[in-house]
Amino acid sequence: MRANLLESTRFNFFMLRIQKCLLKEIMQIQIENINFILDKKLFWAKLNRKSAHCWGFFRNKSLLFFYPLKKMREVLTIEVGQAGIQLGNAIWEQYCAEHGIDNSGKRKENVAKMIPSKCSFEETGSGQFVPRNLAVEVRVTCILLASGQFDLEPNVIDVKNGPFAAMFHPEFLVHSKEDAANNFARGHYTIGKQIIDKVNDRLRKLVDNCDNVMGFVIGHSVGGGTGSGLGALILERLTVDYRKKPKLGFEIYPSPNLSACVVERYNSLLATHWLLDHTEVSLLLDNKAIYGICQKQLRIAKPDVNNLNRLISKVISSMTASLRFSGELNVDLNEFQTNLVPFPRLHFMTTGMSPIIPKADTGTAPNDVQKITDDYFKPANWFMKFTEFDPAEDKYMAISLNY
Ligand SMILES: Nc1nc2c(ncn2[C@@H]2O[C@H](COP(=O)(O)OP(=O)(O)OP(=O)(O)O)[C@@H](O)[C@H]2O)c(=O)[nH]1
Repeated sequence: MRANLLESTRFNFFMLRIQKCLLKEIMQIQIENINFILDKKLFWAKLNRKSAHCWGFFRNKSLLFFYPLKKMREVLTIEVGQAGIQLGNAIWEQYCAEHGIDNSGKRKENVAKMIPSKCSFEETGSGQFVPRNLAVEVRVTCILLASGQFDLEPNVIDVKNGPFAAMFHPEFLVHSKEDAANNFARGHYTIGKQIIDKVNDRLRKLVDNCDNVMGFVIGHSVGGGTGSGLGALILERLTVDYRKKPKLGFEIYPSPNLSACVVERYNSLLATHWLLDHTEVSLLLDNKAIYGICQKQLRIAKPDVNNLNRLISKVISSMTASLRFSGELNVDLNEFQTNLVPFPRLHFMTTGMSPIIPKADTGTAPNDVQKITDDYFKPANWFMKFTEFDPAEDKYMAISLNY
């Protein structure tokens, strides 16, 4: 007997009372893609859908055992605007290196042990791994890399000529003909409104290709018109269409070192207002702080966006590592919210990384766990600058350390 218990029920706990007549054979019950084999002597069982925990009694009063056969939870990545797409490129480059996938999406030889995760990649019949990614950009040339990327300007979306071009499905690189001209309102109400249906359609296709979507990771800048305006619009639609799926946002905040555009701070303010309601967890990435890390710690005299994106991609990769690799420790997207967010609107996180050392020093720098942990708590290693932060006096509300 196979019962599909779908999301229709509103209860976290529900009782399965199994009649004697149904217990002739071993039963397989599928709950959100977790299969439980129940012994035929089972008397009753109680299942917690949230933690996929199950307990109960056999008729001889021994405790029920269960084991999950399959647990596939996919994470979809969405990149919006030029910054989002460039960041996406860095992320997929990082993921490919970690999973042993080459530029064309094929598994590299001699790295057989690194099994590409179906959480982030979809395996096609020909053995190619296609990122579960959508890129949206208004300028076409920006669409260089990611699946699930959106931008509005045609010249930015050049994913088709980028090094990872063969890996992405062109259908999931969405663009329009003109850009948002660094204007939130234009990205949100004018250009955004024109392509949002297309974006929704592609998103629906991405979701349909998954067994069970765990949530969304969205990368965008809040300074540009597309990243802020269209990004907010997409987040709003995700909230409406996929209400229970968590959305993890990586929001790039503008820095005067990288951009002299005066309206970026207004765009950021407007976008942040949308983020209050439409992301479950937002990781704030301050370009100025990351720029400082590159200069002071990596000794790069004039860092460019690639240096910044590479650092950010490592943070994102470490947050999704436990989803992409099997192991004892499993943190799903919901857990970031459960453990770190005390109140729904209070979900803006600071992130950081350690050790951050120049390539030349990798052999000589100490890298024991204590040192790495201590370094992490130094504000110099954070991707956000707090002008009056005092490490001794100020308090943290919640901390999550991923090693
Ligand atoms: N970290 C990082 N920041 C970037 C990158 N590209 C642009 N930015 C920053 O993002 C802001 C500009 O946003 P963009 O993403 O270029 O603009 P957009 O979202 O495409 O919007 P429009 O150009 O108005 O259509 C500026 O503050 C840039 O400094 C990048 O690759 N990495």
